[in-house]
Parts: sequence; C-alpha cells; structure tokens
Amino acid sequence: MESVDTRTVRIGTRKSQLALVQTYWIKAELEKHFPNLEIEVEKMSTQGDKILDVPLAKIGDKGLFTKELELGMLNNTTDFAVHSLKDLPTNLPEGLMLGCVTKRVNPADALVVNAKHQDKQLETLPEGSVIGTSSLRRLAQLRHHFPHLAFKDVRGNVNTRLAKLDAGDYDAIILAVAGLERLGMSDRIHQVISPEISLHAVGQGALGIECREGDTKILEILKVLEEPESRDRALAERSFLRELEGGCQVPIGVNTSIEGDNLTLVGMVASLDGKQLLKDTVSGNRSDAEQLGKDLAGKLRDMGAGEILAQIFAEVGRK
Ligand SMILES: NCc1[nH]cc(CCC(=O)O)c1CC(=O)O
Repeated sequence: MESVDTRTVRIGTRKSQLALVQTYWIKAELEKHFPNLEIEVEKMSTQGDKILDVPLAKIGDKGLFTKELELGMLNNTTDFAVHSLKDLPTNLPEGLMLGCVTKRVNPADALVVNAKHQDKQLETLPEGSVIGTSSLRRLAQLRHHFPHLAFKDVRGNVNTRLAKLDAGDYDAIILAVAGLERLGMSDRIHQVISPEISLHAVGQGALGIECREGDTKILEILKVLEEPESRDRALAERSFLRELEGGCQVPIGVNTSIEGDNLTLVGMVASLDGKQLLKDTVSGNRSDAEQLGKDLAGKLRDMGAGEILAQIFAEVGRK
C-alpha cells in the first residue's frame, strides 16, 4: 500500500486571523506526524466574511462561513477544510463529512470589558450597560439573568469587535474564550462566564475538519488529530442541535462532560427576550452520543421548545 504521506494535501481556510491560526496549527501538527507530507494552504473568502453590515441572525447561517470552502472540496481544488466546529452546520452537503474533531479547549464564553469597567463583573455592571454580542444564544441567556443590561449587535472578526469595544461603542462584549486564547489575547478575558449563567454553543472550542466522504487517504491522515472525548461530546451536541433544526444562530446552548464511559449533556432553548428558558439534562453511555442528543431534544420539545423556536424564526424573518 502506498504510504499516506506521498501526496500533496491542500487545506481550504477562511482568511480571518483566527481561521489562519487554526489552519496553520493543524498543518504543523500534521507535519509532525508526517514529515514528508507536502501541505498547501488555500485561503478563501466566504459570504460570512463579506457581509459585515447585517446582523448575523438576519442573514441566516446555512453555511455562511463554509460554503465556498465546501465547493473547493467538491471540485477537488482542496482536500479538507478547517473550521471552528461551531460554525459548521449540522447537516453537511452531499459528498462531504465531518472527518475529524480535534481536542477541545475551554468552550466557555468570556466577558471582555472596556477599560472603564476593569473593576466590574457581569454581576456588577451598572444598569443600562451596553453589551455587544451577535449571538442570539448569548443574548437570550444574559437577558434572562441580567434584564437590567442593554444589548447591541456587534459584527466583524475578533479584532474588529475588540476595537469597537475599546473605542467606547460598548461597555463590554462577549467572545469565546477559545478564540481569544488561540489569538494570543488571553489577557483580554476579564471573566469566564459559568455554565450556570450561559451554556456555550454547540461545538464551541473544538475544530472540525470537513473532507470528502470516502476519501480514505485524507481520513487516515486526519486520524492523528482526532480526540475521542471531544468527538463524542461534539456528536452529542450536534445531534441535539440537528434534532431541534437550529443552526448557530438560534438561542440554543449546551454543556457536556464525560466521566468514564458516561456522557452528560445539558441543553437549553430560550426565547429572545430571555423570559422563557428551558433547560434539561440527559446522561448515558458515550457510545450512544447521537441518541443522547436526540433524547434531550425530545425532552425540550415536550417542554415547549418547538413553540419558542417557531416564534424566533418568525421574528427574525426566515424559514
Ligand atoms: N462565530 C465566530 C466564531 N467562530 C468561532 C469562534 C471562537 C472559537 C471557537 O468557538 O472555537 C468565534 C468567535 C467568537 O464566538 O467569539
């Protein structure tokens, strides 16, 4: 059999700083395992990178950050794409698959504050403080716990958002811990938000590598990057989201943990005003990860999640 490291491998990536950091990390890891592998990086612009003046929730999220990368794989100009797993839709185009989930870093959200609030926490920010977030999930949960705060959309990559915060457009913004850490900006993490306050997005903190279905050589190469716990947790979380038919831009949050063979999945669905917040937990063998996600979705549906989501799709003006 021909060895896996005798062909050139081409990685497709977005051009944002975070995407490039993640892609070059994957490239370096693969080069450690396969010193003879030739790896090229193909930088592409996605719709999500181009449309910067419309709130994310209004555009919808069906592959906003992934479509162009997927076309590259389908027409064989690239072999795989590195995504923040949370940006990867739960249903992939025909012919493509989630080939690998890498070891997850801290999946929590972080509060980042304007300098004038250095001495404050989420709990002590003054009434009316303006919090920047483009995520309905963060919005709904924070409104639920802190109805006295004000919320405003913020778009752009991490650097753009931080610049707007520092310029005084916001009192604080919410960003993923993982993104800030990967960009070497851990010093901006003012407070790590606990799961009791805000459950994170499905897949947050892990990288997902998408590739052609049945491309055994690429799948063989990607195996060295796979981390079983992160993979099982991601499968449970993605199955939960898929079952509720929500993308990244719906107020759905999760938290997962594994102890021994037991996987616990916490999930929530909230209304945009934060007044309704449904939350429940399932637990079972990690080999049934996807079934656990479905079970939890069923539980939340029984509690009324379907009505909350239908209301949101009507409000946001799509579906
Ligand atoms: N939607 C943008 C996006 N996609 C992935 C991350 C952070 C890294 C991660 O969650 O893995 C971010 C920025 C953010 O939410 O702050």
